[in-house]
Amino acid sequence: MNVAKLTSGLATRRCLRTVAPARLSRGLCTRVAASASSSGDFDFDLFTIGAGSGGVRGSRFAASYGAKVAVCELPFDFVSSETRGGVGGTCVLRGCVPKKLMVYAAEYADDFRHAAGFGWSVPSEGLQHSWTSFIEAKRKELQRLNGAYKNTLNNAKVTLVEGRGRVVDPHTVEVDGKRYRAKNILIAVGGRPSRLDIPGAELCITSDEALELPACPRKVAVLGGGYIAVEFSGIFARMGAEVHTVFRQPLPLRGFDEEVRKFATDQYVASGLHLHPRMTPQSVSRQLDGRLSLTLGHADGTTEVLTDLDQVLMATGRVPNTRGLGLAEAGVSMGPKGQVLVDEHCRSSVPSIWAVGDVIDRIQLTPVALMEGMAVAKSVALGQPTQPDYWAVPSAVFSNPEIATVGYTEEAATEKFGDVDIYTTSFRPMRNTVSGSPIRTFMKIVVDAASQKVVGMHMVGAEAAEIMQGFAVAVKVGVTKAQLDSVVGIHPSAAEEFVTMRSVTRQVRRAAATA
Ligand SMILES: Cc1cc2nc3c(=O)[nH]c(=O)nc-3n(C[C@H](O)[C@H](O)[C@H](O)COP(=O)(O)OP(=O)(O)OC[C@H]3O[C@@H](n4cnc5c(N)ncnc54)[C@H](O)[C@@H]3O)c2cc1C
Repeated sequence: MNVAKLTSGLATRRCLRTVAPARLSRGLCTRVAASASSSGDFDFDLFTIGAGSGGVRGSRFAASYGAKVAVCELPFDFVSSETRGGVGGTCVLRGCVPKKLMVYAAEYADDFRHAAGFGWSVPSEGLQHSWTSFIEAKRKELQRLNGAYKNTLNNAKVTLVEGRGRVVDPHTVEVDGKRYRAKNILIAVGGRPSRLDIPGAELCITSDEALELPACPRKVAVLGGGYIAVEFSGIFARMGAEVHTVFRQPLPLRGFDEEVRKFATDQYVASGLHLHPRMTPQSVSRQLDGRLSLTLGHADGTTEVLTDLDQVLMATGRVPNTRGLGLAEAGVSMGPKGQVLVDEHCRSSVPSIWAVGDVIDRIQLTPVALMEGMAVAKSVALGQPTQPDYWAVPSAVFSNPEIATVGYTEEAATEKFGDVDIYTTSFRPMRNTVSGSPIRTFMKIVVDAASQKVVGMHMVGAEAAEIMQGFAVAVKVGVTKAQLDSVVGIHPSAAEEFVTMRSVTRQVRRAAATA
């Protein structure tokens, strides 16, 4: 969009077309009135608290649209748990990026092991891995990214204020004692790991520390059944650790397609994980030799103790970083978890305060935070009220094997559409036939029977994330099963199975489901 050509009149008309008068009176078209200049009462058109995925995206695009923008962020520190901030945020410094680097490190271990099937032999002195040089290389890359993100803000002419921000009133942010007046405030403070409230919780690590361990644990318990838990389980197992994954549900990955959960669970077991379903962590204690023991409880009242653990990783969820932020005092409605409640435009109950990313607790993924940040930038700086579009958000779990998904699960599709056609296939990938790896691949297509549109696609297997990104485009634009079938496959690949599944595996019909 050519911002120079965007007259305030045009912006006003756009707002009037899409927003009810009551909302306008709350000042939704702030850009029209305010963002051309921050003169008058305001230092900035937009002040963002938190320079993670959503905050950086919202700030730099608002600035590129002509708004005067500042963002505050805590200093970057690998170690101290109180000040682990850093421009780039969780994804870049304590989430997606360092985690994926660890997944890569772990994959080499598998590759070396499986190369024998293809004729490779391991040198007689054996394979060695230097955990410290890997952690050092990872740190260097994170420092580089932290610098790159700062440059991005700088190039976009966004003022970076280092320090902890706090909302004083609907138009004032205080950072380490200094106050800034802003027409709009964007809350993009993300979340942090939550810990179970059990005796010995302080002996456990979270994902933050798991990314920075001085050595790879030889035996580790991972508490939780979410994607972060299964990802770290896979990393440590492939690096040679004995891994015990403990979760309360019968299967891990609640919210994923049931068939995918079952299939993935079988592969996790085949890959060597020790799974402890339906178990509740009760306590952690330190043994005389310094290692840890973990007591688990069954629903029937019996207990089980895992001993000699080097680490216990709590991957038991995340909570929004809103403690002490002054939001409730400023009149912002908050949810029970401490999340900021926002409308369809990511606007809070206080018209000048917006919120994006993990702090609103919708879909906790980086690309979603980016989309929300972009929407707020447009709403605030262009006067174009913009809603993030949550349909067909693809996602991946970088476990062993990978999982990727887009659209509805079979269960959700059945509930929404009533009648659905399911196509599935499962096979041993070509590489594993020779390598000897027992890991299998599973692929699934969910089709709305009435429209024949593909409304969900799921995969468990190598490169699932890379494969699913392309198919997500098709699902998003409403591809039909016949259109998918008309595509010629790339051979030999696993991905081609998505365009060659011709026979329906089962037809789920509303009547049968409700009978
Ligand atoms: C281990 C792990 C793995 C993940 N893997 C993936 C993945 O593979 N793919 C994916 O899409 N997502 C992944 N995520 C999720 C992803 O990291 C988040 O969804 C994303 O970072 C959210 O962005 P955000 O802008 O909401 O918050 P964040 O990126 O968390 O940024 C918030 C920023 O605000 C700062 N801040 C907090 N309070 C204040 C304050 N008072 N003043 C100033 N600054 C403050 C913080 O220091 C932080 O830098 C992962 C998360 C974790 C923990």
